[in-house]
Amino acid sequence: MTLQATGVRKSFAGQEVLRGVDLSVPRGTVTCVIGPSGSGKSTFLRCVNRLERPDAGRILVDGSPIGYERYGRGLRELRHRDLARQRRHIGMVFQRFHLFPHLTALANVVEGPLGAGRPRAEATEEAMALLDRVGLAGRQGAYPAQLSGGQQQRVAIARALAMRPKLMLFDEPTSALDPELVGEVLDVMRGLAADGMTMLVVTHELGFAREAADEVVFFDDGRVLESGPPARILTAPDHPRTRDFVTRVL
Ligand SMILES: Nc1ncnc2c1ncn2[C@@H]1O[C@H](COP(=O)(O)OP(=O)(O)OP(=O)(O)O)[C@@H](O)[C@H]1O
Repeated sequence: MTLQATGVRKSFAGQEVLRGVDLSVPRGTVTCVIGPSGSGKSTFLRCVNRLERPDAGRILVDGSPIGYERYGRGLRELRHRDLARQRRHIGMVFQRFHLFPHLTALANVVEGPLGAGRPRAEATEEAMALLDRVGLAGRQGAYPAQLSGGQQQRVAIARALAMRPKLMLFDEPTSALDPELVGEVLDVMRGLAADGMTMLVVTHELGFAREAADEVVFFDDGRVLESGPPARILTAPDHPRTRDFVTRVL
């Protein structure tokens, strides 16, 4: 199991946003998280890579507890700098692309590996191969402002992959894109899934979920209301709230 979360809880100013989330993603599989706005999907993703600190619960990535290190027989909470090191194993792609505007596509992709101490020649060669993989061969010298939203998002995916993550998190990666650019980003994600990347994807693209997901998880009011194979959750869910949501989005 690459990701195993149990009993994850999080409140903001007394408002409980996650009410005990249990969710697992087996290695080499894709889980899509769907659900209404405000149901806690982004907050859960942010807990997985510790951009948020859960109030309770446990999150393991490849068996290691996120936010903690082993200390003697117990666990000790990681400090900020050590958290960054742990986070390298988890790639995250956001709704907004978060590229450095003053850096070229190539420089955006190599920045992480160089910061992690990888030799420049090796990091550059790998970054070029990743830009090729996301369909941007030849655009390595372009700055973000010279790229379309779909191209920028594909650079953001290459940048996350450059850290050789064990797990990729996607938080509505296509929802800021013009409709005609959505397909090119989903195609790259389908390719990653086909190559066996372990992925947790928050999305409203139910077509993508149907084709690419091994499991679909429906979030409602800070909980997993139901989960299962896309064929069942998207066509014949058990719960009326899931049925309402799916009907509305389709
Ligand atoms: N840092 C924060 N401080 C205060 N409240 C927050 C914070 N982050 C999220 N929330 C609140 O938590 C709730 C859940 O938000 P979250 O973004 O996780 O939902 P979501 O299911 O991803 O929604 P959407 O589909 O609209 O992105 C919302 O009510 C939101 O306002």
